[in-house]
Amino acid sequence: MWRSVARRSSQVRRLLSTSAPPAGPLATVPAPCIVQKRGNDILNDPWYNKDTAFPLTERDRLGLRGLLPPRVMSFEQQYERFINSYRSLEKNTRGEPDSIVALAKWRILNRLHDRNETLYFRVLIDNIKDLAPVIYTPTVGLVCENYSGLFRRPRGMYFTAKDKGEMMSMIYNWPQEKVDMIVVTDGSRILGLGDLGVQGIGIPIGKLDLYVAAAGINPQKVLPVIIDVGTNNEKLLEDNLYLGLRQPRLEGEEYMAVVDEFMEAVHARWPQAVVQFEDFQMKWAFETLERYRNRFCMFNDDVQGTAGVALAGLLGAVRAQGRPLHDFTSQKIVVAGAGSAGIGVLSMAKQEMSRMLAKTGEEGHNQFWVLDKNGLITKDRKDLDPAVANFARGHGPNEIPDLHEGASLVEVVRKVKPHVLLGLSGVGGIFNEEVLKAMKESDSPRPAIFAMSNPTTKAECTPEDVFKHVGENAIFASGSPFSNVSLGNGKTGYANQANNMYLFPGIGLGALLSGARHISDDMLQAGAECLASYITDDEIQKGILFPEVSSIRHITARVGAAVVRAAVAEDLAEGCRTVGPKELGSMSESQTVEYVARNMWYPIYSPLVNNK
Ligand SMILES: NC(=O)C1=CN([C@@H]2O[C@H](COP(=O)(O)OP(=O)(O)OC[C@H]3O[C@@H](n4cnc5c(N)ncnc54)[C@H](O)[C@@H]3O)[C@@H](O)[C@H]2O)C=CC1
Ligand SMILES: CC(=O)C(=O)O
Ligand SMILES: [Mg+2]
Repeated sequence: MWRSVARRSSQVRRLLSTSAPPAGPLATVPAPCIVQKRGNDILNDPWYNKDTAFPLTERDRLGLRGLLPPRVMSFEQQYERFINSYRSLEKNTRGEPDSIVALAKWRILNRLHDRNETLYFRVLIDNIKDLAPVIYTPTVGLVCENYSGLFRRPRGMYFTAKDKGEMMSMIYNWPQEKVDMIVVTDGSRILGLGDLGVQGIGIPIGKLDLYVAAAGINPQKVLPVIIDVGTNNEKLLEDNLYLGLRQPRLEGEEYMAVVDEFMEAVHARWPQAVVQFEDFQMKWAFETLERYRNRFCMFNDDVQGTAGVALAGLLGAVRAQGRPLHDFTSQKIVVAGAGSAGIGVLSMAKQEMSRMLAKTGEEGHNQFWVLDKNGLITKDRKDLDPAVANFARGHGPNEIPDLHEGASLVEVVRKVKPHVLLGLSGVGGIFNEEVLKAMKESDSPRPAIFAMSNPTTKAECTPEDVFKHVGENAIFASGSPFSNVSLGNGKTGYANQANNMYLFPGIGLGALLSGARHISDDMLQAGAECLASYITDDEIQKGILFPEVSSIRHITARVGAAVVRAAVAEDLAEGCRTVGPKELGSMSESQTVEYVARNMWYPIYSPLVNNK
């Protein structure tokens, strides 16, 4: 399936430079928007509110005369005013502790989000590289940890264990007629921060902000959801301010019944909506994925989105060694973390190796060494989860002698000399000096270190440590953003961001615009393939594995198109709005990209017309 990444890279570049339209506004005069409200109700609705930018005619039409200062400002003036206050906040908080600065930035953005969505999303789209770390990882982690104290207004929907039997009617409390994209968590494994109960709602909110900014999903049609089945976090249960259910988490069938009811309710009201499962603890991540993936249009971002991004990075690491892609089948990969993300990555990488080997008829070996909190996982381990057992090391002739059950990370790295060391452990700093120095002896001329755990405090190592201890040839990627490292002599050590944000917006958008009945492995594979082919050979040689975050809207348009085409190829596409499956099937690659880009929402003020 990977055909020639080099050939596909040039195809994608051609699309970018010629036929593909920019992923932005296509019409200069926006269509009018019918609004049922008047006066203060409009000013208090962040979707319609334009603050001081209401023109005089609209102020008359909508009963706003006298409710605003007389000066009419343009959108550009409002934008500049906000950016100036954001920059002054940065200046005024210089030298303050990082967490104070991060929360101050989040607050000013959140206030704008609550007041004026159009301006908020334009600011976000134009400044995504600077602002993604505020609305997403790492700051979103801090926001979740402090959610109950920071709470001012609700956002999204809160379903709880106490709502059993009510969800089918509750779902109609959501004020918007149409919902396209839902991100849901049960708060049980928020980033690498553990069980945060109801406070985990910050994650669906952050992910959906990215859906709007990167995939152009209309913000009126997104729905962040928390399913609160209690928490096992003692600190939260004892906290007087805690806003969630003060009870231990439901388990077993009781738990499943709540999630089932939620899924049925969503499907009854919005059968076309795509549902993204996010930050569920491993057992529920796998169980819900198996249970729902053929019944609903859903996916698990931590298992499937992460796997695609990691696979794109792993293939980039092969290219960086100057090796043909087929050499992926002989790469030795050590993974620290056998949870939902680690096992997701291993499964997709194994599938990819099998596909490559099937083409040449060669026989493959287990190329993976997986560790969890108890060290190396072997077949001697008791009570292994079946998903993990697939990757346990055995005792055959291809095994490295002396690598015993529970061996430490440094021991494994020393003996295996892996091409890639990948962390999805949720434990900060475990790729310490000893481990990184052992990676210097890697069998790869470009040892790759992926410290993918979030937020920043949980990253397995920093890029500084990697370039210092492994050497300048190393390749580094992390889940949360780090700055590039100056290596002296004008050289740069690139700090790539290997985060599922490069894929999930395109997976959701592609599923939506194809009207896919469900999300298949081939659709996910196509998205990952598209991401991998985005980077040129020159970039790869420099150690750049992932595109700049600032180009995320372009990337998402292409990933989305790849997902649409895969859905069509598998006959899963039922079409979207006026575009039927036949029409989707007759589109060329560039026409599909155009179709996707054309359907991306872009924030501009629409003329408002009142019909009351
Ligand atoms: N960069 C990205 O796009 C993504 C990053 N992640 C991050 O990955 C981390 C793990 O997520 P999940 O797999 O869902 O969590 P999980 O809780 O399901 O799994 C964590 C795994 O790490 C293992 N572990 C703990 N301490 C360890 C140690 N010292 N050495 C080796 N393994 C150890 C645990 O035994 C467990 O197998 C989180 O920090 C999360 O933020 C998750 C999804 C996407
Ligand atoms: C990025 C992400 O999905 C996580 O850390 O869980
Ligand atoms: Mg996640």
